[in-house]
Amino acid sequence: MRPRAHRLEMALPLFSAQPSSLIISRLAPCAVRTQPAPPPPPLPSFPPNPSPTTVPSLSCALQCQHFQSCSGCTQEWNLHRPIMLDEAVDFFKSHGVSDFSFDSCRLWEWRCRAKLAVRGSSISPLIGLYQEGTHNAVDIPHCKGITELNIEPYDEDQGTGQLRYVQMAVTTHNTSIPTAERYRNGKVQVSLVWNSRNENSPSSDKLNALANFLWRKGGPSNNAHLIHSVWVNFQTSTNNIIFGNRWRHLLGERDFWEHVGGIDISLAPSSFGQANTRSFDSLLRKLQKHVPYGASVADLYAGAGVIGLSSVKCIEINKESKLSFEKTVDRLPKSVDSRISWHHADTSIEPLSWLEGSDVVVVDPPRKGLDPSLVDVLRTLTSLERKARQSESSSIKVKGEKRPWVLRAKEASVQIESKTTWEESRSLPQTLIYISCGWESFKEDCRSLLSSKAWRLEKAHGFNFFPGTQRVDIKHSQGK
Ligand SMILES: C[S@@+](CC[C@H](N)C(=O)[O-])C[C@H]1O[C@@H](n2cnc3c(N)ncnc32)[C@H](O)[C@@H]1O
Repeated sequence: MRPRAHRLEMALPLFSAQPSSLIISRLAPCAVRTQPAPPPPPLPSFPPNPSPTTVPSLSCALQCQHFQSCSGCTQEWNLHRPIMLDEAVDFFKSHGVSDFSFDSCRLWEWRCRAKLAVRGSSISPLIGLYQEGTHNAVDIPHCKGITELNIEPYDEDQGTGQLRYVQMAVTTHNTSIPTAERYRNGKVQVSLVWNSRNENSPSSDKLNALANFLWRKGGPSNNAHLIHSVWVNFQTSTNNIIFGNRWRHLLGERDFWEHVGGIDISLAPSSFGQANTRSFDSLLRKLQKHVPYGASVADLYAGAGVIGLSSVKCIEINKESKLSFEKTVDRLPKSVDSRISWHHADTSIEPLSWLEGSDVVVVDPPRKGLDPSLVDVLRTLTSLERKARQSESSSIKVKGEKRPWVLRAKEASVQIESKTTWEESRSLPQTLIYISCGWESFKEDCRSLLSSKAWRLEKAHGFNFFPGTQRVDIKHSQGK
């Protein structure tokens, strides 16, 4: 029998030419400004120029005073047209997709999330990104609180000091002001990564003093109310991992809400969050059009289930995202009638068990791309289907209640039952939607899937998630 090719709808996003292991790379510092900016000029539509070597246009220039010194951005001109765009166009063309589309998205003040290293000394603190290939922080903002309160920045060599990193996440979801003004009036959830085991350490007084300082300067009693909340994460490990396991809410609102893809989503500081809320909203709205009503969806690498909420099973390795998922589900409109579950699990372990019973699989892996075990299963889906048809005892024919995710439901998972009785699907996915933030790893995964002949590429869309950097989001699809 001729093997069937599956659809591969790849919603592939940004890639980074220079990934950084610790800090969000390619930060455009102008994007975290909270000052109102001049209205952006209208964006040209893609493709505005046939060649990347166009005369620089001021209307799409970065216009950032930190460009020379900060490692965040690498592209100063033509932000609407990232340098790698031509390569993406060629790549998809060579794989049969000639109508690749690209969304320029918002070019300035788009960043809603940043993790900055704190180094230097209490007299002269440095807060910023690491220099390319080093652990030397390049200063972006100044923090008076550190000098006034004599807080010691972290010293990586000695393992001493108190403040290691600052994560800032902006919520733009303030319904008391008009939609057009919400982005520039965002409020910041500040997370201080503190070099102690817990709040009982001797340095806790300084931690509280810093939190109170921030709250006094940017909290609700201030004219410029910029700060949504202050959290602390305790981290004493000497490895490269930014966050430890212990989080405490110190000041402000506990819940952090954003509105994307048509729903309110809750995001704890410990959960993965997208840096560009607007572009992510565009991506989700595009993605929703590719998921048929009533389809069973497996959302692998799901985070707090932001994508999977319109679908069914979310699989995520970070258990901290569970609470955010539950809160988001509580806020879903009553009219939303879906069966949704969130599972704390590692996608790389028995990946087939998560795919069984789904019509569509959405993957949104970290920059390193898909786990090899998942790629292997996706490559062999056609033969697995064939075997399943031949064998009554095949694993995809097990009764619903024996399905792996039902059995695993007892392990740290969340189940939301639907009012409608959906027909139990016994299929393996026919459509794969791949959202990528790593261009190089995506190309490798894509080539590997296509060479198996189990998949064909159908569509590809790009989203400018990180203007000023060499990252682009692309969306593809494959069909039978
Ligand atoms: C790029 S984020 C996407 C999150 C989510 N889709 C969103 O947009 O908010 C990748 C997520 O994959 C999770 N992850 C990484 N490795 C994983 C694995 N082996 N199994 C399950 N989840 C994993 C990370 O914790 C992170 O939340």
